[in-house]
Parts: sequence; C-alpha cells; structure tokens
Amino acid sequence: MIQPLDTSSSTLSSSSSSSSSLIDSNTCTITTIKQKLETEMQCLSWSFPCSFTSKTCFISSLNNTSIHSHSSSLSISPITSQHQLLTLQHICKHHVPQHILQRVEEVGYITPTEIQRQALPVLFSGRDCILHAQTGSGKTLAYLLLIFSVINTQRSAVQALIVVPTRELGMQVAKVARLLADKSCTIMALLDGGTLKRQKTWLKAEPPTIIVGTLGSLCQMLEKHMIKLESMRVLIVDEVDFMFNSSNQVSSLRKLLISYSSINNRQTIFASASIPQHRRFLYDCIQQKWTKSDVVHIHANPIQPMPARLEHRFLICSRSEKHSALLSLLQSDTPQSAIIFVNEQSEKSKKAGNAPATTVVIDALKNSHQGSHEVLLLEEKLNFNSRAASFAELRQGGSYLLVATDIAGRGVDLPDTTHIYNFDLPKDAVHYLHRAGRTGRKPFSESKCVVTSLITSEERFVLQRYENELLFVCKELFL
Ligand SMILES: Nc1ncnc2c1ncn2[C@@H]1O[C@H](COP(=O)(O)OP(=O)(O)OP(=O)(O)O)[C@@H](O)[C@H]1O
Repeated sequence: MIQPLDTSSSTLSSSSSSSSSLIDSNTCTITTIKQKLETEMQCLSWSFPCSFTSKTCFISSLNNTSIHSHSSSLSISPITSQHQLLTLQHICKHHVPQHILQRVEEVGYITPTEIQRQALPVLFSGRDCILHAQTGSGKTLAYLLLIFSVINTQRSAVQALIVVPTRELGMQVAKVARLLADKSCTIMALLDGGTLKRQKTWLKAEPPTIIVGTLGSLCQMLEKHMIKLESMRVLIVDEVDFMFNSSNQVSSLRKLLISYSSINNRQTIFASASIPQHRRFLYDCIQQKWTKSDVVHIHANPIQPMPARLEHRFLICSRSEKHSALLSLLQSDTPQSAIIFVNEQSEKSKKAGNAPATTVVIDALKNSHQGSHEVLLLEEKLNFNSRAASFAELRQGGSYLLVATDIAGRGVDLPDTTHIYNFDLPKDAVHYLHRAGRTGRKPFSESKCVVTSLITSEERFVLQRYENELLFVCKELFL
C-alpha cells in the first residue's frame, strides 16, 4: 500500500497552509506540501518492497507537484509560479559547494531546466536514477552537480566515473566539468584515441577525482589495474540505451557495472533522451544488479519525446536529385549552421567501389554551395586526430556545415546549429530523435529550429512510422 506523505513539517507559502494529498493507482498528486524555499529541498519517499511490478515513487517535496508514477517511473508535471522562481542555487544549496555554484551562475546556468528541477533533489538523496529527458534538456549539468555534491577533492582517489559512447561526447563532458570545477578537482578524459602512455603516467602519479571515459579505454586501464574504483561514489552512464544496444560496448559495460564495481558502494545514474521500453529496462536494472532495487526513473516531458520548438519537414525527391535538392534547401533556408546526416556506407556499396556518401556530399558542398560556411566532416573512419580537429573547430563557433554520420547524433552539443538535414533517412525512430536533437539546444530559447528529411516517395511510410512513434508532424516541402 502506498503510504500517505507526512507533510506536516513542510512550509512553503501561506497560500498552501492546508496539507492534503491525493493519490490514485497511477497518479500521485501532492496538492500541498509546504516548505520554506530557504531550507533545502527535502525529498520524501514511499515505496513498496521492490519488484518490477511494485510501485516506487520518489517525490521532491514541492508545492503543487504532480507526480505520475508508473511502476518505478515517475514524471513530475511542470509547475507554476514559485517553482519557476526556483534557481539552481536554491535547489543545490547545502549540497554543492558554494564556489561551484558561483561558477555555475557565472557560466550562465541560473534557472534549472525541467529535468534538473525534477532530478536534482532525487539525485542528492543518494538514490540510483534513470534520467530520461529530451535532447538538449541539460542532463549533463544535472549529473555533474551530483558529482560535485559528493566528491571530496582532498582525497586522492577516483570518486566519479562518467562513461560515454564516443570520444566527441567525452571531450565535451570533460570540458563542461572543467569549466565548473576548481583547481583541486582533477578531471581526466580517458577516451579512445588518446595517448595511453601519458594517461598511464598520470594515473600512476596521482589518480584523478573524476574520469570521463569511453568503455574501450576504461576497460583497458581497469584490466591493467591502472584505475581503482573502490572509492568511486558515483557512476554515470550517458547515452545508456546506445551502449546497451552496441555490440562493441555491451559486454564491457556489463563488466563495469557488475564486476569492476558494486551497486552497494556507488550511486548509479543512467541518462538518455531515449530509453525504449523503459519499464523493461528498469526491470533489467534491478534484476541484473546494474542498480539498486529502489532505482527511480525520472521522465521529464514523457508525452513529448522531442523539443516542441523543432519544426519537421520532408522533401520527396529521387536519389539522383538529392544533391541538388540539398543545395537548393541550403540556399533558401540560409542556416546559421547545419548538420547534414548521411548514413554509413554499406558493405555492398563499398564492394561495388562507390565513393562513400559523406565524400560525395562534401564534394558537392565544396564545389557548389554559395554560402560562407566552413564545410567539415565527422565520421567514424576518420582517424582520431582528424576527428578531434573537426570537433575542436566546430566548438570554436562560426558558421559551419557539418557532414556527419550518426557518430555526431549522440550527445554532441553545438548550440548554434539551427538546421538538421537528413540526407539519408535515419534507420529508426531513435536515430531520428537523436539526429533531430542536435538542434534546438538552447533550453530557454523560443526560436524555431528546423529538421528536414530528404526522402524518396517509397520512404514516406517509414517517416510516417517515426512520426507516429515520436508523436510529431512532418510537413511536406516543395521546392
Ligand atoms: N540550467 C541551464 N540553463 C541554461 N542552459 C543550460 C542549462 N542546463 C544546460 N544548459 C545548456 O543546454 C544545452 C544542452 O545540455 P546537455 O548537453 O546537457 O543536454 P542533454 O540533455 O545531455 O542532451 P542530449 O540528450 O542530446 O545529450 C547545453 O548547451 C548546456 O550548456
């Protein structure tokens, strides 16, 4: 049975002086919980003995918070008035050191995004969490603030580990962490393609406080006992669904979760904008002992998987017309910056001796595009130095047209990207969601960003399927 909340000690405002709670089988609405904003955001919880079918709700004790609990999932619906006034300072006070919070403000993070507002109190409570929220919604800052709340920089030991699927995402996360951390907090990026010799020397000399790593490099170091995880307090797995779906990464990830460390000694956080079959995933987390049994699934905006300010369009053309169609679109759209997604070359096409689509698109842009954009390429088969150079150039700003495979589809944060072009249709709805999510990455901006898919008439029904799955509408475009 669900235990009613005891709200007697909370005070928020005089208008909420009478406490009551209304709970039904799937929706828990706390209509009134009083609490002074000055006191830290306290978390109240109730839970059934844990099995997948049990209900576990975890509630941030905010006024007028509505929590929809489905098994161990919860989503807290948007709140008005006082909650919109809550700053990251309010939420993080007493958890995150003041000098980090000051830095957070200096960087420009004042108001929490929806997932930050919902997740931070739960994260600070020490519960394992699955952070499930739209692309560009600020999941990185949420988990970094948790890390800063638990690490002790006086200790010389690895205390937090962030696992990412690609080198590019790792570089980006390490950069944000360094931007916020003080000098006493050492952050090591242990990424595929890095200089292992230098990293080994560093690890021998002094363990970093935080490691951001890709699984390949991490497991190499763990196998050689170059990294010890006995002091690790937080383990983050970013883009978790991607890693569990990747045949290259899944076995290393399982090892990391079960053999190299234990759920009892760490807080485990999984993050992604897409957790397909999240109830099944939650079940697996508990059964497989990837997380503790009271893990919480926090789902922000569950009925809107993609940011609302994305405008989706499609253009029907034959394969041979695609290059000219893309050039025309660029001319008429005049994007500030854009990413053009191309599928990886198939084995069949390689065997037939065809040039990869990335090369063909790059050549077309270099030869015929009229704009002043820098044309850049990012794909798996580039060597790591070229990938790093492309990525560094992108992050310096300026206008760019990035031609990329799905390697740029996950996590990469280039907030100046105003347009996405699917030169090739993504292989499924999840890929569509992540590609589209490379634009619209300024959380509080209202400006429209555009996602355009160039499709053949036969592909229309596939795109329609994505629309149904992701609950969006794609408008036809005519040149
Ligand atoms: N509270 C905030 N206020 C303003 N900007 C923010 C805030 N939190 C995050 N951002 C910015 O939002 C952008 C997206 O954040 P982030 O990369 O963490 O998204 P994400 O949720 O991890 O997305 P994805 O699922 O695509 O990886 C970043 O440019 C970040 O600087």
